[in-house]
Parts: sequence; C-alpha cells; structure tokens
Amino acid sequence: MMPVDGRSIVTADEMRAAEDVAIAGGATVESLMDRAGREIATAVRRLAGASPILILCGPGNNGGDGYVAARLLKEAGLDVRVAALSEPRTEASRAARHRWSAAVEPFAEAAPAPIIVDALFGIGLSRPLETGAATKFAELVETATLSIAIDLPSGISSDDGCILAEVPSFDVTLALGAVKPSHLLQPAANLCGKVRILDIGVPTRSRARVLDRPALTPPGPEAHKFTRGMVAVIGGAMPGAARLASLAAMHAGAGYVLLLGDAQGAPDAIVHKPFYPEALSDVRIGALLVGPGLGRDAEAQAKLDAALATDRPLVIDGDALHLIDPDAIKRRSAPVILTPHGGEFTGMFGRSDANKIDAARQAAVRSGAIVVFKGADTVIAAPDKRATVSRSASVWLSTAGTGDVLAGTIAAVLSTGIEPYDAASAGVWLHGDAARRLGPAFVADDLARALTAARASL
Ligand SMILES: NC(=O)C1=CN([C@@H]2O[C@H](COP(=O)(O)OP(=O)(O)OC[C@H]3O[C@@H](n4cnc5c(N)ncnc54)[C@H](OP(=O)(O)O)[C@@H]3O)[C@@H](O)[C@H]2O)[C@@H](O)CC1
Ligand SMILES: [K+]
Repeated sequence: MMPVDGRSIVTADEMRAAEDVAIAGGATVESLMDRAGREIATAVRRLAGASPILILCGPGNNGGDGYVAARLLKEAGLDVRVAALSEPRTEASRAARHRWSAAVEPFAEAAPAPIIVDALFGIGLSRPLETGAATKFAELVETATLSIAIDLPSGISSDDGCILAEVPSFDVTLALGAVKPSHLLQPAANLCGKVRILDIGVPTRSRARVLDRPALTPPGPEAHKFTRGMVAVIGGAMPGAARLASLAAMHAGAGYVLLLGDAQGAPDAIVHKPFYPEALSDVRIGALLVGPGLGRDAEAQAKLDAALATDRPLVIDGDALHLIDPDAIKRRSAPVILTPHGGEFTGMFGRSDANKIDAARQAAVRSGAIVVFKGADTVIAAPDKRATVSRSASVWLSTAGTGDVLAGTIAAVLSTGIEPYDAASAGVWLHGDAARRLGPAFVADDLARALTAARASL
C-alpha cells in the first residue's frame, strides 16, 4: 500500500492503454487480475485484522478482483462472504468466480458485515447504479465498521470527479496501479477516504501528478535579503488583502517584501511606500504580486497595466483576474502565474466540459501562464501540459483571506528564481501544510504566520 504523493494520475483510457502494453509484453488479463487480487487481499488483511468480511462483486473485472481477493482471504483462514450484483461478464472475472468455491449471495439479500469490500465497479462504470442497488449498497457501507473500495468507490466516474449516483463515503480506497483523477477531484475525492496505491505490476505514464513535498533549499551562507528573494505587492482598494499577502510572503521565506500601498498595522519588517509605477521596474524584484484587494476600477486597471508592462515575474490574483484578458498575458515574455478560484476561472476562460485537470491545462495553453486553479482540489497546470493536483489539505481553508495568503506564498517562492511551475506547486504545498498544522477554525493571519513552520519542515 503506497501513499499517493508525487505519484502519476492516470485516466481510465491511460490505464487501459497501460494494461494493453503489459499484455503485449506477455501478461494476461488473468495474471493481472491475480496480482491485483493478491495485493488487495494483503491490504485487506492488514486493514481488517480478523473481522468478518463481505466482498461485493460486480459483473466486470473489478468484480473479478473481488473474487480473487475473497478466495485468498478465505485460504488465509478469514471469515469471508461474497455477494454479487449479477453474474460475471468478462472471461477473467468468470474464471475468478469459478475458483471461489463458497456461496455467492444475491446482492439484494446480503446481510451486513463489519468489513465491506466494494468490488462492484471500477474504471468501467458507465452509468449510475440502479436505485435499489444504490440503496442497498449505501446501507451495507454505512453500517460497516470499515469500508474499503477497490480502485474506486462504485458510483463515481473515474476521470472527472463526478458522482453518478448517491455514493456512500468510504474509509479507504485502494487504487489499482495508479491514482485516477477522481481520487483527487471533488466532489468524488471526498468519498474516497484514505487513498492508497497497490502495485499491480502495470507501469503507467502520465503528465499529471499528485502534489508532493517540494525540495526547497535554505538560503546559503552568501545569501542576502535580495538574493533570498524580493517580492513587491501592489496594494489597492482593500489594503488588508495586500498586507496579508505581504505577511505571507515574509513567512514563506522572502528576503525583502515591499508593499506598494497602505501598510498600516503590518509588521515593521515589511517595507512600504505609496504606489508609483516606476517602483515596479526595480530589477531586484524577483516576483511582483498584483490583485489581492486591488479593486476593479480605473485606478486598479492602471496598476495592473503597469505591472504587466514590466519584465518582472508576475503573480496575478483576486481582483486583477477580473480585469485581465487571458490572451493579453501571452504577449508577455516574463513568467506569469494566475491563481483563480472557480468563479474567477470561469469568468476568465469560460465554462469547460473537461475535467478540472484538463480545464486548467487548456487555460495554461491559452494564456501561456502557469494556472493555479484553486479549490479543495487545486490544480497547477503549465502550457506544456504538465499538471499537478493537490490533495485536499484542510476543509478550514474555505475562509476569507486564505487566497491572499496563497498568492503571497507563491510570490515568495517565485522570487527566489525557481521555475514558475515549481514555484506555484511549492507555494500550494506550503499553504496546505500551514493549514494542516493549524487544525480547525484558523484565521488567514494565523495561516500566514504558520508558513514559517511549514517552511521549516522542508
Ligand atoms: N487496468 C488494469 O490494468 C487492471 C484492471 N483491473 C480491474 O478491472 C477494472 C476494470 O474492469 P472493467 O473494465 O471490466 O470495468 P468494471 O468497472 O469492472 O465494470 C464494467 C462492467 O460493469 C457494467 N456496468 C457499468 N456501469 C454499470 C451500472 N451502473 N450498473 C450495472 N452495470 C454496469 C459494464 O456494462 P456495460 O457498461 O458494458 O453495459 C461492464 O459489464 C478496474 O477498475 C480494476 O478493478 C484488474 O483486474 C487488473 C488490471
Ligand atoms: K469499486
């Protein structure tokens, strides 16, 4: 059982293609299913101890995995029952069913059990579960002391984070071979519980990954405040937001933070001046941040235009995202990182039928910028189609000011001169780690200060 951080994210089609490559290399569907079933049985034994287990098997190869695991768990002396939704329909799952020597209970009549293993549907789910089956399924899962989904909780589609029917919430999901998008994308991700990967011997390739702890180096002995990274934050109509972003930039490790606007109440370490466009051309500025609390009037537009006209790396957040034309960003030669939440993203790029990973990629291609598409499932995408998805860090991040903190954090990392995609990814990780450290009901000012501890942990 492997943790997911840093691992590739594979769609259902990419998983099938990987399976085809393995088969072309001499494997068979049966041998892959045997390996998957063995890994599942080992994981279930570790998680369930000696408690009685009920395995729910569907008609496809997900069900086949369930029959293999059931047989191995029974051979290991555990109390295992199987209930099936219908007869197996694939050759491999029929063979696996055949080797299960005990009874197969009708799904509708299955009695509950302390441990439920869901092997109804995996990446082959094509429509919602029928109402009766969905109700029975929810009842069995909700009354279990431990619920384990094989590959995916049945009822969520693999690639877009959508829930096709009412799906109960699982304690653990064992992703076979690789993480799928719905293990991370909301709302489906919220139903998966802890996600662990089982190695089924099928190598996968993908340009999308789960966000991992970044490798940021501490300042060297020769470092001074400007080589550590200078961040300039442009203030505006709501000065608190820019102050918060500046505070975050300091605690995320910037060497020098210049706030161009009202700094009343900000720590003395934050240098402040009134905004004037010439201040933006200081070549020592490693990252310029525009947007938090900027306002949306003509003055705000003028400040944004001044920022765009510089050759400094730029983070564009908040109000500035409402004022900017995504196609105009492409004309800029210095790097740009955009940090929209869902509403800002739709406002800039329109609605998309693609999943959040692909939507972010398309936006990155269109704007030529790194796009940090925020949410409980933040996606960072680059114009070259790399994408990174963050696991949900804390439900308590949904509070005012946390976006300003993220923008300041990303600016701090960007100001050190590292690649913008890596800077955006590291910023998202630091922000999430700071939130995890704080627990419930923190305020954004606490989050900014907790970045010091997040940074110290690297
Ligand atoms: N990739 C790999 O390397 C390996 C993959 N393995 C495993 O295989 C799994 C994928 O298997 P799979 O393709 O057979 O799909 P699966 O999810 O079992 O279901 C498809 C069946 O369900 C049916 N069906 C769909 N929706 C339905 C509904 N709502 N209600 C009722 N029926 C519904 C559908 O019917 P149809 O849509 O064709 O009408 C079809 O018959 C994968 O998740 C992993 O567990 C491992 O064994 C080894 C290596
Ligand atoms: K399943």
